Amino acid sequence: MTAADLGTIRIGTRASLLARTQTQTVADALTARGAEVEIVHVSTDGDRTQAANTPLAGSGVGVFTSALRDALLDGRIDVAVHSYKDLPTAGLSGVVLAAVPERADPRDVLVARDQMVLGELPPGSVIGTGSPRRAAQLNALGLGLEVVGIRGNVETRIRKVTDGEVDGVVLARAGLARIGRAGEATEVLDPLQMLPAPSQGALAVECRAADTELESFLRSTLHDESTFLAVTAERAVLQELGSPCSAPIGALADVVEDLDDDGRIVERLSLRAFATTAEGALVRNSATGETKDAEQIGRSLAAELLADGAEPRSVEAP
Ligand SMILES: NCc1[nH]cc(CCC(=O)O)c1CC(=O)O
Repeated sequence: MTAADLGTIRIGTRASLLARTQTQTVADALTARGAEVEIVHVSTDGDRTQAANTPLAGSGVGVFTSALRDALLDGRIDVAVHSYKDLPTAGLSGVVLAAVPERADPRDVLVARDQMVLGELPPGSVIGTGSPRRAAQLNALGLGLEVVGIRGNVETRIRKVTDGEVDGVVLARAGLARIGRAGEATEVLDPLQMLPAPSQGALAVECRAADTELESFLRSTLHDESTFLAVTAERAVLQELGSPCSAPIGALADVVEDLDDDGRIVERLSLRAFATTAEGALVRNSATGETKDAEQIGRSLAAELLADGAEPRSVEAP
């Protein structure tokens, strides 16, 4: 079987610039392997409510991803490309994760007025973010920053800085890079200060479970195993804590080369994560282990966070 035998592969994307560019990257990779692709725009509740000036927290799990999954299940598209961090941890019957491409820089960045870095912002500076994870970590820095809820797509959020509505915003570097604006970041935030969301910077490529030939084609063309192992550990933390992707939880894993007792090079997985107590204080922890145990490493780390006082959350529900 060759790629051409798969017919035209319809790839669904949300309408935002960010979504369209990341979908195009996937489409280009498939085309380069001889596939015929068509890009189909699917509008989502998450896009329709972008205009509302309310923070993202509480807007429901999977608002950005469920419309794409619906389009996949009812046959309007064959492949869905999601920002992995926007996908709920629970799987969906009839849909498989076919590939996780190599991820972009997972870190968050600051885009602030007057080229400032966090440490230069005077106390009382207003930082806009709709993310409880970013808010919790900004508050924990003790810089006297005032965190306010904002939302909107990446371009809208940057404009709030340019317009002087806020002194700065915190965004995912991968999102900025995908729309060609990574250069507008005034500081790349060290994960010691700002742990990214589990699976930030990674994409999830889904297809129908029944399309097994398409699934193998997507995997062989797009999948990156090290990225997959890292995000598996990160998302296991989220799942074990029973949290939606909007929760104040950060996790970042790396697959690193290490030497075993006989001096042979082995790959190991190193994971760090934080959650918050009921009072809003940060609880951090880290762990390392064998890459094959990625999911277990994430689960155990979540258990340690709970033992250290992290607030357990209700099971994912809309
Ligand atoms: N929550 C919105 C969202 N979903 C995915 C990205 C881009 C980064 C990524 O793909 O992980 C962003 C923007 C942001 O967080 O600044």
